[in-house]
Amino acid sequence: MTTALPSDLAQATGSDAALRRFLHGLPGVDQVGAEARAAQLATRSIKTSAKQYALDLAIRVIDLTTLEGQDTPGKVRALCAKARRPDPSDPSVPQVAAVCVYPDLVPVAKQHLAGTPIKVASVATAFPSGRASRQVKIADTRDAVAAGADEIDMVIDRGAFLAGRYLQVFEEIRAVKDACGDAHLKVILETGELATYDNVRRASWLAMLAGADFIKTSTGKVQSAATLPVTLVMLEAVRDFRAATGRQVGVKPAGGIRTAKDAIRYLVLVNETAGEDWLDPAWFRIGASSLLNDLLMQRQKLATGRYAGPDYFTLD
Ligand SMILES: O=C[C@H](O)COP(=O)(O)O
Repeated sequence: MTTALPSDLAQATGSDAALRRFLHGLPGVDQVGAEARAAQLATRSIKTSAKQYALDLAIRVIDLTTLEGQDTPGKVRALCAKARRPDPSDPSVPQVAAVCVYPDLVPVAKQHLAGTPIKVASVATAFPSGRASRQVKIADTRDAVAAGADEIDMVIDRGAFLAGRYLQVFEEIRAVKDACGDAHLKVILETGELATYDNVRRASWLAMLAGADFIKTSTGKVQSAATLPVTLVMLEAVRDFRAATGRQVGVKPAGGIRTAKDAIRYLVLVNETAGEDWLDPAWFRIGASSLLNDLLMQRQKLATGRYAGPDYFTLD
């Protein structure tokens, strides 16, 4: 799909009406086609030689996440230890991309990841609902950045988006991006609440036009989280956005991804949709709280021919 960007981007994003014209002018998503394509790619089998690479890549792109009300500094410390050394018995296992926590736990993660390339990501902007004043969302973002977050995962205001108040969503993302300073901004669309693939495409473009470094599917707190067809639509959007603007934006499916088989399906989807430029932690992440152990088990099975069993690894 080629999307012609309006020649005067500032004008095209300057009002609700202009944004609506642009976003509703995007080609509609062929729902049946997107679902069939995602299902077809999900059946691709990976040969043994490529499987080790795929498992290691899946580990390298994980945002190892804990986002529970009952999170404690001890749990985050343990998660950081796991991020640094996923399998203490096997130093060849790569480290994950990032550890993702609530803002108040950023200092703990920062301290326990010091000296490593592992990023500290923090949700912000009244995650997961996004229901707060803009002032509060900006303060939330600034707090997390001041505490040392390298990456901010913000949620969009789905109520405003679904009511067609596109400019409000656009300006809010812009303001949060400003508050991020040097931290990278991931914009969570919460696709399970957007109702249609067309809305997923529109929200993806809106977030990218507003300055998102990454677009992310879900908070993990809403029933329908990451799916292959939704991620396909988002991967098409980043591919087309780069073709139109020259700027590359990353993609992060998150929520409900728990098995190595699923993770590899996402990697195949990335390769076949956006292309191999995206097969790197700089451009693709998987947000997951309970995926790493299955990747470690499958990796060990590949190396030794037998499973170590889930008790062998520390809890995700
Ligand atoms: O951003 C990441 C998600 O909250 C993780 O969801 P999950 O617990 O279903 O893996």
